[in-house]
Amino acid sequence: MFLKRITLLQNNIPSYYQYPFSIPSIKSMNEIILKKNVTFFVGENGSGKSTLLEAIAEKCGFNTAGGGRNNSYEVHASGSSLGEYIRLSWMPKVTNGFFLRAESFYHFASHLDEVDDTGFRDYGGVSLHEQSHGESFLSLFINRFQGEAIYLLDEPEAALSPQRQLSFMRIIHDLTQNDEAQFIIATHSPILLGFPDATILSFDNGEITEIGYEDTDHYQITKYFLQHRERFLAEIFSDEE
Ligand SMILES: Nc1ncnc2c1ncn2[C@@H]1O[C@H](COP(=O)(O)OP(=O)(O)OP(=O)(O)O)[C@@H](O)[C@H]1O
Repeated sequence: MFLKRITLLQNNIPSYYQYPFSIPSIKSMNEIILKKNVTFFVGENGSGKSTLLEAIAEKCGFNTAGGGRNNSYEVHASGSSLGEYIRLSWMPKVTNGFFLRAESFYHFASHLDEVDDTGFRDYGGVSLHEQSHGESFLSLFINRFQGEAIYLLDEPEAALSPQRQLSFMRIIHDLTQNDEAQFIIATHSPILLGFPDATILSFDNGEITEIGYEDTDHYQITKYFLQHRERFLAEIFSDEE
């Protein structure tokens, strides 16, 4: 493990009425202690997961549009609004790693096409544009992820089939086994969240708190849906309030 603590520098906050401090989970944040090699951020859409992940990426020196330290290209020009208001505490510090944003991965692939002169050595030997969305994600994970590093991933499941999500879990397992890698992953996937011995941080109810796997909405709603699909759908489609 490398990143141990994320602290919000509350004294510097200009206004609690403007983004990103208007987001309840961010407004109430004090410090987050990271205890495991794998930490998940979960919560409803708009609860602040990406905002915090992007701020961490900025403080790590990664391109906030996606990539590592050496991937300099412009897509998401605004940068992180929260980055300058958090402090990261490391033991020891790592500078190697990657920030994956599913939504801007296309631009990252284009950037690589422009700058790569290694025959896409770190990406499976083929331009990411010539691989399917899911294949290119997995190529990145298999080939580019190595050594001591921190990986910040925003909804990596977006392109992955359930089977590939399991393959991805195997990669996380292998990379974290010798304490060489740390992952912070914002996800809605009930499969990924089942990764053993991970911390799950919920951004719901206006605060960031640890939550058990079986207590997440993702687990409970998926389980209920799979077990009672017809009744569940009948309830949702019914006209009655
Ligand atoms: N650049 C911005 N300016 C103003 N508000 C923003 C900006 N980016 C995000 N927001 C708002 O901040 C809130 C948190 O957004 P964020 O993307 O962090 O949520 P999230 O938990 O990652 O959601 P999702 O699960 O949908 O990805 C949302 O209400 C969003 O509309």
